[in-house]
Amino acid sequence: MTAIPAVPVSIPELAAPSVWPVSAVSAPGGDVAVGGVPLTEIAERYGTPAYVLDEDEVRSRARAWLRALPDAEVVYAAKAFVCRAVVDWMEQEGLGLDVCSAGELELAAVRGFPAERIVLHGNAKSPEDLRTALRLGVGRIVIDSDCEIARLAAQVTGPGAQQVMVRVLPGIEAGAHAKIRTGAEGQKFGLSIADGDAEDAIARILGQPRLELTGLHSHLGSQISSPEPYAQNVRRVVAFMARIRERHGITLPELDLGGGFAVAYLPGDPAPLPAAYGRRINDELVRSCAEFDYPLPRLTVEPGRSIMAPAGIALYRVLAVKRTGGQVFVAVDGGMSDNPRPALYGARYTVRLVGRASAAPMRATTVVGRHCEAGDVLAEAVELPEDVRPGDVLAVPASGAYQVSMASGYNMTRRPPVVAVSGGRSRLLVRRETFDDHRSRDVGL
Ligand SMILES: Cc1ncc(COP(=O)(O)O)c(C=O)c1O
Ligand SMILES: N[C@@H](CCCC[NH3+])C(=O)O
Repeated sequence: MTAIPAVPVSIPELAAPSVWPVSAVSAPGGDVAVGGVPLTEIAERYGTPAYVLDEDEVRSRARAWLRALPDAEVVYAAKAFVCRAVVDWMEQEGLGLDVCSAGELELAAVRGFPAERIVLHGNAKSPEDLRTALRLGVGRIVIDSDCEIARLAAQVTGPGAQQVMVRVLPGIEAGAHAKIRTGAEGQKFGLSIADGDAEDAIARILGQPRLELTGLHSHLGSQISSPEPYAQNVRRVVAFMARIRERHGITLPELDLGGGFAVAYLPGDPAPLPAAYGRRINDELVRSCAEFDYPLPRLTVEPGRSIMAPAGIALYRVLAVKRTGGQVFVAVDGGMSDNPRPALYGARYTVRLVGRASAAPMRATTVVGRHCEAGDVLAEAVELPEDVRPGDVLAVPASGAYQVSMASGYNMTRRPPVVAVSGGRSRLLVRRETFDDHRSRDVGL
């Protein structure tokens, strides 16, 4: 391990610290060290593409959420990225876990994660998802459609009732891209408050003795960069809870506001701190409950990206550089198979050369992947030195969420490893996929 001298931070992007983990410092020879480990050392040791995860950053972000809403339950959305170590970190920090498949559930179970702190989601839960949830005894199951109510109730065999919530659709537009707005009418998640579907489902659940309705759930969408939509959601859902009390004589004790809290992908991107979201949510909850004379429900929030994205860095090696059609293309050894977000949502990132100091002037560069798609672009118009060449290592910060977890085996490339860093040491959390992994699934003739 190379010792990291305390060099004053001189990375321009670090002026906006939220793009890089707090531990990121410039290191000798144009390198950046994270968690005390130079990124080029990781590229050498584990190969590229590779994903680096700063364990302390993950833990401190998880704690920031606990501090922001001390009376609430903070449930980490595993879909952002999960592996055995992450399950353990969340358990140790006192968070719950939001899962949406039997696979995520089994992973939590393997690590002995307390089942009562698990929330199961999904607009289309498979029989296996429900069976696994009931067998493991998950705390709450979030009902997303009418047809799962009777199906779930029929499978509950334990002495007590299964606790459930109903995912309601408040009709609020929020989120960075149309494909990730889930609070508005006309998309597949939740049951509409406005057209009465949510209330019908509630009535049906109340008629099922094997189900105990603990509250309402809603998730507005992703990368929501202001607390205001959450406040609006609190108002709508509390008003709806008051209506349910009036019509059905039940006071629901829980309110889950989902996740969606934004992070900075580019320096200067708006990304309120958990404390800012927490304060606004709390204030509005107190105000709305007072207005409806409703007892304060116990809150749950489900941050995923906010905890994981800023703790991750993607490392690539440059394979080719070319200038054509008036553009400079730098092609790397990963791409849309490890990060589909630019292709899916037009997501933007910063890219930095690491491991080599360059005095060359900067120029606008398009960083592309190696896949057989013109849309396989990782970052458009990023500033990189003119002398970037094959063999160089490029680092992409803010890569901890929805990249490895959405990675594919497109073009039979191998999904990248995930390497944790902390206290000057690195360790492999998830190994690189192998060609044997591909071959072993190919069992036909
Ligand atoms: C129900 C639910 N909760 C929480 C999350 C986590 O969202 P984010 O990672 O944006 O915080 C998601 C994903 O968008 C979700 O669908
Ligand atoms: N996967 C998306 C957001 C959807 C999250 C799950 N509901 C992203 O990368 O931003």
